Amino acid sequence: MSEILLGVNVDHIATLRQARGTTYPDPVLAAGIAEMAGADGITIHLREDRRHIVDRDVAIMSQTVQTRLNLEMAVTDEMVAIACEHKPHFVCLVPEKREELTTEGGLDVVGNLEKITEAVTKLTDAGILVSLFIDADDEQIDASTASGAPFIELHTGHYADAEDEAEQQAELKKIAAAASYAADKGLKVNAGHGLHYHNVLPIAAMPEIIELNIGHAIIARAVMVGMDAAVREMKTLMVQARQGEA
Ligand SMILES: CC(=O)[C@@H](O)[C@H](O)COP(=O)(O)O
Ligand SMILES: NCC(=O)COP(=O)(O)O
Repeated sequence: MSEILLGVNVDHIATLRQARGTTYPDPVLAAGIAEMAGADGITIHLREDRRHIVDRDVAIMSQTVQTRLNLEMAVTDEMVAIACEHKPHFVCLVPEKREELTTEGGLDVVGNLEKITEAVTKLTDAGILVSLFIDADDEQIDASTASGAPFIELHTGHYADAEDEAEQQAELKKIAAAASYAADKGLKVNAGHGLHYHNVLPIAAMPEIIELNIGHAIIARAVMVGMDAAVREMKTLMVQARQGEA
C-alpha cells in the first residue's frame, strides 16, 4: 500500500496577516506547527501581487521548513530567479491572473511548451524538483512529460466545485483516469485545490497519487480548532482513505 502525503498550504495564514498589515499571524510559525502535527510538506504560493505570501516568507521558510518546501509560482523570469535563489525542494508552476480570486484552472503546458520547458530546465539545473499544476487532461499530461518535469499536480478544483453528485462523479473519474495515465508515463502525481474534510477521501484513495496539497480548508478549520488539530484530522482522514478504512 503506497503512502499518501499531506502538503499544507499556509497561504491563508498570510491572507489574515496582510488584511491589516500586521506581523501576525505568521505563516512561518503556522508551517512549524503543521509539520509537528504531521504535515509531510509545506506549500506557499508567491503570487505576483503578493496578496498573501511575500518574499520574506519565502526567504525564511526556505531555511526553517524541516520537511519539504513547495513553492508555487507563475512561469515568469522573476519567479524563476527567486526560486533559484532560495532553492525550495519543489517548485510547482501554476497559472496566474491578477483578477482571479484563486487559481481557476490548470497550466496550459500544450500552448506554452517552449517557455515552460525553459523554466523546468533552469529550475532542475538549480537542483529543484518541478511539478506542473494541470487539469486532468491527457494532452496536458503528455506535454508535461515532454517538458521534462518529473511531477504533475492534478487540479481538483472542478471536482471540488461540482454542483451535483453526477458532476462530482464525472470529475472524479477524470482525475482517476488522469492519475493512472500520468503514472504509466512515469510522472509522479500529486493533486490539490479545493479539497476539504468532506471531499478528500476519494482523491486520497487513488493509489497513484503521492501527495495532496491542501490549504484553504485546513486554515479555515484551524480558525476553529487550532492548526495542530486541523492538520492531524486531515492527515488521519487521508491515511484511512488510502488504507481503505474510511
Ligand atoms: C495552485 C492552487 O490551487 C493553490 O495552491 C493556489 O495557491 C491557490 O491560490 P490561493 O492560495 O491564492 O487561493
Ligand atoms: N495546489 C493546491 C494547494 O496548494 C492548496 O489549494 P487549496 O486547498 O487552498 O484550494
